[in-house]
Amino acid sequence: MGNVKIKICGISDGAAMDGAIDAGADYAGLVFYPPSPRHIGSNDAALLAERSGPRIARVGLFVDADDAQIGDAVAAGRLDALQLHGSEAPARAADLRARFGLPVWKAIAVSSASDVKRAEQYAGAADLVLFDARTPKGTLPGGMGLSFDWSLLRHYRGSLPWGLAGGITPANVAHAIAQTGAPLVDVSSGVESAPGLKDPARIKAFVSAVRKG
Ligand SMILES: O=C(O)c1ccccc1N[C@@H]1O[C@H](COP(=O)(O)O)[C@@H](O)[C@H]1O
Repeated sequence: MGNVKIKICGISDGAAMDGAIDAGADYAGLVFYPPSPRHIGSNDAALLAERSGPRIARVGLFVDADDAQIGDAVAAGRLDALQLHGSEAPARAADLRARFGLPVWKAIAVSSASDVKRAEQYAGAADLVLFDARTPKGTLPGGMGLSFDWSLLRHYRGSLPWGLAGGITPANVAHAIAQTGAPLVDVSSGVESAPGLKDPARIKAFVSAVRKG
């Protein structure tokens, strides 16, 4: 599994950013969603962009955000990709990709086989689909440490590049990859010691579990 890409999401301070870079993760996720315990504003995004530079790609995470919010984050965080984790339709994804000239990752909330099939609607609009667990109404749309039935992705072959998220941890990531063949894995709460507090040791354990598998 040496070539599986790794995203550590919800990076909100320098130690977490250093941990993700030092561990060898490919992507750092910056959450621009105020209800999240991992939310950051433009100032912190700029500091994290300055600190990380070209050493890791930065993915900005949004939930049904407007153009101004996204534009501010793109400029401050010098983002390399946009992750849309709300109810954004294919047309919105395509519009944002054209407006900002950045790859768009669309999160797909999964609780059934039909949810997995729905990802195809984003062909031609998004650059990657990220399968994440559907979360209970009234809770965060992600970042809840919840997983879905990974067998729904067994032998998955869609037209877009894809990734797996939701409830992944250092202990289960090798199994998740073995069961789904995921070419990219994305983790937030699974590498934290408390909500929003990334643990560099858990980040390192997660990356080595992917790399050595
Ligand atoms: O991380 C968050 O706080 C968050 C908030 C709102 C939407 C998405 C969020 N994170 C994304 O959700 C997945 C799964 O999280 P977890 O690993 O189960 O905690 C995460 O990889 C982010 O892409």
